[in-house]
Amino acid sequence: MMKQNQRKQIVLFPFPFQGHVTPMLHLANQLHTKSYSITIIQTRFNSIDPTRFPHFTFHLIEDHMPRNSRVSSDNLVESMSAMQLHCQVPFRECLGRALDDAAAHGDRVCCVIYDAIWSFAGTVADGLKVPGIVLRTSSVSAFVVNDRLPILRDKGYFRPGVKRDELVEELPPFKVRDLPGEEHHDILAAVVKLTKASHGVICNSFEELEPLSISRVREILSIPVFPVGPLHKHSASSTTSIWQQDKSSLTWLNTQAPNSVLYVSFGSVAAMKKSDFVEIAWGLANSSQPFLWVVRSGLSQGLESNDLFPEGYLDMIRGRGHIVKWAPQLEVLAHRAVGGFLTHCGWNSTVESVSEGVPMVCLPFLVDQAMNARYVSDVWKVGVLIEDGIKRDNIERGIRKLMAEPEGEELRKRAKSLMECAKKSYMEGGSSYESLEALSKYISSL
Ligand SMILES: O=c1ccn([C@@H]2O[C@H](COP(=O)(O)OP(=O)(O)O[C@H]3O[C@H](CO)[C@@H](O)[C@H](O)[C@H]3O)[C@@H](O)[C@H]2O)c(=O)[nH]1
Repeated sequence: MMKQNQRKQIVLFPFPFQGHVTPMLHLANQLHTKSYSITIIQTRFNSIDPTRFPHFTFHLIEDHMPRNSRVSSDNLVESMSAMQLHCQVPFRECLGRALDDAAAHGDRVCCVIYDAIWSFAGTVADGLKVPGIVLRTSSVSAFVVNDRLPILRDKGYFRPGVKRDELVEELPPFKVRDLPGEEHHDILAAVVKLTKASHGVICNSFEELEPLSISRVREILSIPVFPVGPLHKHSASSTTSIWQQDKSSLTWLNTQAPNSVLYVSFGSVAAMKKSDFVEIAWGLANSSQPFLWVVRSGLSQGLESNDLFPEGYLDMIRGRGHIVKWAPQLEVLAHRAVGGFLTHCGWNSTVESVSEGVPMVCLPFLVDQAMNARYVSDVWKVGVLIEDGIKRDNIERGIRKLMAEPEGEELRKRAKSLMECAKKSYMEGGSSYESLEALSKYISSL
């Protein structure tokens, strides 16, 4: 029962990877506009500077990650396991204190919203008698696949010798090659278990983007499902970037012709062999297309960018290629000079590109990325998927298809129409707008 003047609070617990922190903070901003006070529990590792969000209360918990460490696909599973191990007790203590504090001020904590990766979060929330809601930062379609992984395993889809180009009959349009690798199955099973046991799931997607998967998930789960994406579009918000964004990206884009530049980024986790990096570098150079490329530290074998480029490469591309360590991606994708995005298809990058009507060349690396890429190329048809290996000729061909040939025009048109569809969903009366309203009411009723 709500008392007069009692403030309604929500505690949020992001997983400390960029692709997970970003949607959680955008969601927090949204819920703040619905009159909830917001408390964020964050790990010391990859923590966001609280002064960027003066309207939130922040608590820091210790995670025992080595100082200045960086997570990449080379150490992903180990880093995730270490964080699960080290953060459970500090999270329980911190959440307990936040609940006591709220009670002491006569406030009510309506729920705790946690990332689907925090496998212990549901048990902690149950133990402290506060309802837990999951934020799904990846696609709904990938959740449907994750739920079916045990069945797909039994059917032999992961046995040696299975043709990678074979269609997964139970889950079209996915091919065997799109399914997540077995090294990630335990984590994904824990995600499904946590989600099923929660009081609701919030998805950074919208009804019109994944209609079949969203209705399937509603059949699979007996909890409310709130597709409220694209989350970053509901509000212009303080930056959610963990690392400093190089603004020279924008001044350089200002000097380029409309729709001429290919933006290249592989997100915050994907890592590649140096030989693959070199093939991508030559593919970009040989495409004759202007490009803006994010080469973050550790993108390949822990090396700094200057140690990665072939000799003479940087001089050769000077003027046509601009290289930064981390870009203001949302502003880059919205820039009129950007005509395409060579991407790993992390879900945030995919949704951000869709929201700006930018067609994609897809080069997926791990977990959900190949499934997102399959949707980009085969379902929404707003991109070209490179499936025949990281070789300079394939990269060049993919880029030319997107940026130069008549096929590129078709992709661009469809990307613009998907962008309009996204816009409708988050504008007043649209599906995501309404879903956010429903979420706010639901939280209040818990
Ligand atoms: O120079 C850059 C590059 C990226 N970004 C931002 O960083 C985020 C990256 O997120 P995403 O595209 O999802 O990639 P990852 O960081 O790799 O995301 C992880 O988390 C995602 C959500 O669960 C998964 O879909 C991915 O597979 C997983 O690698 C996006 O919001 C970008 O706007 C920047 O601000 N500057």
